[in-house]
Amino acid sequence: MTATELSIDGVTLTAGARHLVRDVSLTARPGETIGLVGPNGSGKSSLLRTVYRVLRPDTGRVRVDGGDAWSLPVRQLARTVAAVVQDSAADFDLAVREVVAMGRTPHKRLLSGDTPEDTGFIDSALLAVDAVHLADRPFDRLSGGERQRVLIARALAQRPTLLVLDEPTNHLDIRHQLSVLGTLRRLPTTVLLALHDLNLAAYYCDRLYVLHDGAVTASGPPAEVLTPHLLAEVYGVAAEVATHPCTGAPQVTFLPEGPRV
Ligand SMILES: Nc1ncnc2c1ncn2[C@@H]1O[C@H](COP(=O)(O)OP(=O)(O)OP(=O)(O)O)[C@@H](O)[C@H]1O
Repeated sequence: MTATELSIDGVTLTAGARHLVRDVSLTARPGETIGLVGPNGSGKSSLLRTVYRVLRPDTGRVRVDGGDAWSLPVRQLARTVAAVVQDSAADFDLAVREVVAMGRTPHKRLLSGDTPEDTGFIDSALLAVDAVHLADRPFDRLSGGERQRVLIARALAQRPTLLVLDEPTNHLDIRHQLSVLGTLRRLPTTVLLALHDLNLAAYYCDRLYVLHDGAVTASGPPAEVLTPHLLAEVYGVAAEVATHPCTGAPQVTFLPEGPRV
């Protein structure tokens, strides 16, 4: 598995008269983990959709390894990019292992069975998200967090060179948030993910892009981006930012308004 270079150049996306994404440029070098952060409605999911080819940009380009993502044959795109989307329709009448095996589809010929290599990738994806014990369970009877882990396993089994994830830690308990983000971080794959938790983003991402009202307001290494000034401007909250003595990562402490009653 190699890693893809992603380049988003001047992407604008509108829905009617509404601008969802405004002239956004972003690069992810091969193997980087890039975090997209920003308030609700700031355009994170919309921007990710232009990468995994659900929303076509009105202007600008999305390039993977130099080629226009929107011109790639579907099968080639599916071998390159895997996506884990928010609250995806999850009514598969399948066992967990079959859902994860769907990740191998772009690599197979029509109706061909699983090769030993496919089986190995499926097993290691299940292991990576702590879902081996769920393999034979019906997917539609899992809890929200279990489903989310299985959908991440499906994306891992796809062995993409670019992994795009929209809030992958949604529904996960803290142990699984840490282990999933640790797994993503260790992959040789390029990873672009939207996250709300700024402390997790600071720890696990090489660089962050902050979206506000559809546009990038700051980008760079977490320690440069996550400042009290930026957090006040973008989120409208007071915060202190320190360097954590154990992890060395920036640690944000929010200062709620008014007295605690
Ligand atoms: N198809 C659409 N038509 C019109 N407006 C849309 C459409 N999709 C999204 N929006 C609006 O675009 C804005 C950006 O939405 P988006 O889902 O990209 O934000 P987000 O940063 O991912 O938000 P959240 O953190 O809440 O998930 C929001 O105001 C949303 O209501």
